[in-house]
Amino acid sequence: MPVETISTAQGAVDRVVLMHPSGTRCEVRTLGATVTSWVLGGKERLFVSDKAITDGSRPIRGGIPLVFPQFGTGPLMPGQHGFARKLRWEYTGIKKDDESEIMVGFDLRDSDATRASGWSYSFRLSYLVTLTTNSLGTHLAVTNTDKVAFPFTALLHTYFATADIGHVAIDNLTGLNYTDKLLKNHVFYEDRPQVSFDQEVDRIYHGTPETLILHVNPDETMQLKSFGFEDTVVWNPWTDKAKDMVDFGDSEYKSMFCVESGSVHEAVKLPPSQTWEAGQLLELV
Ligand SMILES: O=P(O)(O)OC[C@H]1O[C@@H](O)[C@H](O)[C@@H](O)[C@@H]1O
Repeated sequence: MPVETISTAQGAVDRVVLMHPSGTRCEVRTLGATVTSWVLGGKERLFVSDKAITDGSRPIRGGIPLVFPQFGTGPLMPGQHGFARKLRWEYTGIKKDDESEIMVGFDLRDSDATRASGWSYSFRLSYLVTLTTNSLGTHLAVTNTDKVAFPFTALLHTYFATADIGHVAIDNLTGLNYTDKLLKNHVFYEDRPQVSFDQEVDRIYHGTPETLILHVNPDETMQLKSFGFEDTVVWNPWTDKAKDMVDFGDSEYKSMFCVESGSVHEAVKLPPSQTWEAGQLLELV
């Protein structure tokens, strides 16, 4: 079978493993619908911390956690990055299985927990994860099942694995404005030809183009194509922040970086009965 499910002791689906005939593989935890592994060419492409906690007591540190309905600590609800990454999603099964791709789905609907969060609307999130020979696709649909319009921000918090952060460079952010979260949220202009990392970075690039090129390792380039998302967050905690995080090793900042497709700079306002869609496609080029 190209898709295997692994259950918790209580019988709930815990993990879904997609195996493509080409040998590529990915794994999704129902906790947060977090993609926690993507193996391509025999190599893990996503970073998950050795200290990641996966028992549901906190979001998983690594992979692709899904941020909804609040990016960061914003005005829409208390806490950081919303509730979607902390809740167990429903696995809705195999949506496609042919020679070219395997697709599985996950759903999250409003519940007592979400209504008590401070963001109390009725909603449905549908998330599709698609694996092909050389790509990983993640597609989010947000449906407003409430009687009133609701605001939200959303983001795919992708952690990429690298052998050396010193070699990482990102193309196609040049000429954009960005909010620097480390400099009191002031807005700056990116004039560097490539974005690289030699200190803590926490920035929201506004109005990013459809395709970003990530030089992950000297001999490995990843293309990140997104649709429906307005912004891209670039993050690396570097030394001091790494030490502050209980679920992250002190030196792990050297082997990861986050490039996060999202609509976060301005909240989306979704009218009742409407669906908003966005996604990304990661492809090794
Ligand atoms: O520790 P968390 O909640 O997973 O957040 C990690 C980082 O996520 C990034 O998206 C934010 O821009 C950072 O400010 C934040 O530190």
